[in-house]
Amino acid sequence: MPTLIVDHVSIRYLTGDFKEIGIKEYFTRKIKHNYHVQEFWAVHDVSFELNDGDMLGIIGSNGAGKSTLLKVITGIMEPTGGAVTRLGTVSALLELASGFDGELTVKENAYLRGAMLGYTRKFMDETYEQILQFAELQEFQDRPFKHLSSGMKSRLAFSIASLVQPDILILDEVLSVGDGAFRKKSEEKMREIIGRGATTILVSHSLSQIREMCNKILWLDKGRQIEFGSDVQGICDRYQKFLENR
Ligand SMILES: Nc1ncnc2c1ncn2[C@@H]1O[C@H](COP(=O)(O)OP(=O)(O)OP(=O)(O)O)[C@@H](O)[C@H]1O
Repeated sequence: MPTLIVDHVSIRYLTGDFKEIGIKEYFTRKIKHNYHVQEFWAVHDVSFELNDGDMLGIIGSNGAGKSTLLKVITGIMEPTGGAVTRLGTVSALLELASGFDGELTVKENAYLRGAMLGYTRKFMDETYEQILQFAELQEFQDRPFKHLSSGMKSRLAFSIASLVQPDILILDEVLSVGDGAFRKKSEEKMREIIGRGATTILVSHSLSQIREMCNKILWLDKGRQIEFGSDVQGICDRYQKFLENR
């Protein structure tokens, strides 16, 4: 069954004068023909479909549009064109510290993030110990979030995102942050999630990780879809060649 349908999605960013100039300045500049807005298409016409149990790897050079596409898939941003259909709950781990409050404790942040993902207090009461244990942060639960190292923050974020049992789990470069042992553990966790029938999307610059874990690949370059399909090794080989010839 499909869990995610990305249908001819395009995403435009507007840059330039339109931000924070105030209405008076806007009209003054408009009258003087001095009002400049540039548009930039970060993603052009991307289409693909994922089913239960799929693990998609998104690859592409810096600025290819990977994170932008994830924001639209997650629902943080609306696409400028096309549509995204999500058939299930989505849990995303995009920017590491986003959604956390540095002044609150680890425990308070776990509950806050759970609430943001739409889970009840009862569900969080039942899941919290597991989250803490998986993140190996038992001794830190009453410490402010800002006192954690970046690896610890990423462990907490991954634990919450993965243990709340989403239908679609979205991870942006998170596995590269933890240390070797945690990376291994989180890869195992992701396999377990996929085994349960969830759909996972992973953005990574580590081709070996993508080759090993994913059954589908989307290759983006300058916002365009170069390839999408289940020939994981073939697409990775062609992408590697593309990187070598640049
Ligand atoms: N808020 C924004 N306003 C304007 N342009 C943006 C904004 N965010 C991203 N961009 C531009 O959109 C393009 C795609 O950015 P994005 O972060 O999606 O790429 P990426 O593939 O995730 O890159 P990386 O691998 O470097 O993380 C880039 O050219 C970037 O400069």
